[in-house]
Amino acid sequence: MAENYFNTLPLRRQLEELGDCHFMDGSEFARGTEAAQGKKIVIVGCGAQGLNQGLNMRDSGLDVSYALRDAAITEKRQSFLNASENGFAVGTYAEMLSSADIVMNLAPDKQHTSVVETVIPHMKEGATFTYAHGFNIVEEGTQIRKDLTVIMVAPKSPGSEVREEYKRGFGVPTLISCHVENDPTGEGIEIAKALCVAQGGHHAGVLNSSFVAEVKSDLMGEQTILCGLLQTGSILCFDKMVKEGIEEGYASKLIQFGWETITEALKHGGITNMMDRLSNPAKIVAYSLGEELKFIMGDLFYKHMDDIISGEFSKTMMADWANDDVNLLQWRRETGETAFEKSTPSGEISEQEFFDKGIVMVAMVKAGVELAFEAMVDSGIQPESAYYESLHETPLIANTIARKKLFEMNRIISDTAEYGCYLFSHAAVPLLKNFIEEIDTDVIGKGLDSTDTTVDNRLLVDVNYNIRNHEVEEIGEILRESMSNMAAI
Ligand SMILES: NC(=O)C1=CN([C@@H]2O[C@H](COP(=O)(O)OP(=O)(O)OC[C@H]3O[C@@H](n4cnc5c(N)ncnc54)[C@H](OP(=O)(O)O)[C@@H]3O)[C@@H](O)[C@H]2O)C=CC1
Ligand SMILES: CC[C@](O)(C(C)=O)C(=O)O
Ligand SMILES: [Mg+2]
Ligand SMILES: [Mg+2]
Repeated sequence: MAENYFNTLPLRRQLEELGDCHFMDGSEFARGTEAAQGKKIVIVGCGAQGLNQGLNMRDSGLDVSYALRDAAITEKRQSFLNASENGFAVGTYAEMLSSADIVMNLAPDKQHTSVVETVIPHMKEGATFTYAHGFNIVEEGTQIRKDLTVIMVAPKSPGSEVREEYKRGFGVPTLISCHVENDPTGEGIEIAKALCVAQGGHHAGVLNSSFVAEVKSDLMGEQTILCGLLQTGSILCFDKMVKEGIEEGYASKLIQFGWETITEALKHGGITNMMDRLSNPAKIVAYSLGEELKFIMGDLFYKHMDDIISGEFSKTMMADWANDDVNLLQWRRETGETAFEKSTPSGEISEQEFFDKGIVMVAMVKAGVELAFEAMVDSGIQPESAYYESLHETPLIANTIARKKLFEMNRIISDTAEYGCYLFSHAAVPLLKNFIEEIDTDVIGKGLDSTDTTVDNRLLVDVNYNIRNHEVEEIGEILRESMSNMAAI
């Protein structure tokens, strides 16, 4: 097996690549989709990203078709049905790839070595090969034929939202890059920009970054705040409520739809707005719980970041790939057996009630976003990238839990995200055991006693100051402003 690419770089290059991130100006997309117009684009894989990216690009006027494995076509697998029922031309590698100008690799990361081995030999000289996540290049050290341009167009969102946002005339923030080792014509970034425009990403904010920065930040976000902590919090908060005698259907609903409702407030006004949705006494309690959670979980977040940077995480996950996914499959089964997954939501909960009765959930989101952001920035990842991988994407993942609990989240996210999510939550659940035992139903399930709403003014001023002056809030204000500007255009 090839060596981990990041680990082969000298320290100076590692730091340069980790910090390589430029938030692009709208004027940089003046050429629109021009660099991809008239080119034959063939997508390999028609799953979560493959189908939705293809639909967007076709609606933007590009020539899109699919190349699937022979068995997927003969057995009429879901990938074949996704592509053919949506009216796309579908064929085998032999039929589709030799005439392709751009081949988009949208198969799961675990399969990328096999995709590279089977797809690349069919590709014509000078064509372009794309990724939506750079694991194969950065962690597996795969080297691609030097005549091929290798680029990345990585939506910072689940595939379902990539399509929904495009249909609204918008898009999702996207990271683009041209791999430094594969840019024979110097045109790579122009093609990446064109594909990003065709998917609507330029409306939402685009980072021109590196394969290294994408991989290290994407893995960190998905393992910790985006998926790992939402899974941990769902299991712990549900069990706590039921243990304290709260009706199971109510507890189920508070969790399943609570993350979505709470994090919707993040989308509009960051952590500040989410905390402002609480009463003053509840905000002070949530702030204090958040600080406690940051103290308890800080080392775990930094361990995940360190293991991602060193390559330890990818080594462990690839060992599981080589072992027939034994850990992944067991963790998936165990998740399906949790009381929360098996519960049925019932009853009515108003929008405000999700905040008032879910104070510890608000504290978990705040702690998780801030810790993930801090760990990424401390490791050399730029704040813009850290913001997308922590605060911005949390509501998009919360939407998936609202649809069908943890099953849906783990189904929609990529294979690397699912593995990392279980890894984090298996460490975080026991770590938070005492914390959860010590809290009461006033912060999860029942809400604070609202007869006394007195607060200490000085304390409230300090809490508000600390919330508003965290770096994730500062960069968030700038990025959200530019997203609404782009939407207006
Ligand atoms: N899931 C997400 O929301 C996000 C994913 N990404 C990235 O996008 C890429 C695609 O991920 P995702 O959409 O989750 O993937 P999926 O698991 O949804 O992809 C499944 C598709 O890949 C095909 N496939 C599986 N194995 C192979 C193989 N060996 N060779 C060729 N095709 C194969 C399947 O076809 P078949 O029917 O033949 O099995 C199917 O069409 C990944 O790099 C991921 O990191 C980036 C951002 C978000
Ligand atoms: C959060 C998980 C993700 O990175 C994503 C949807 O962006 C993935 O790999 O699925
Ligand atoms: Mg991601
Ligand atoms: Mg990912």
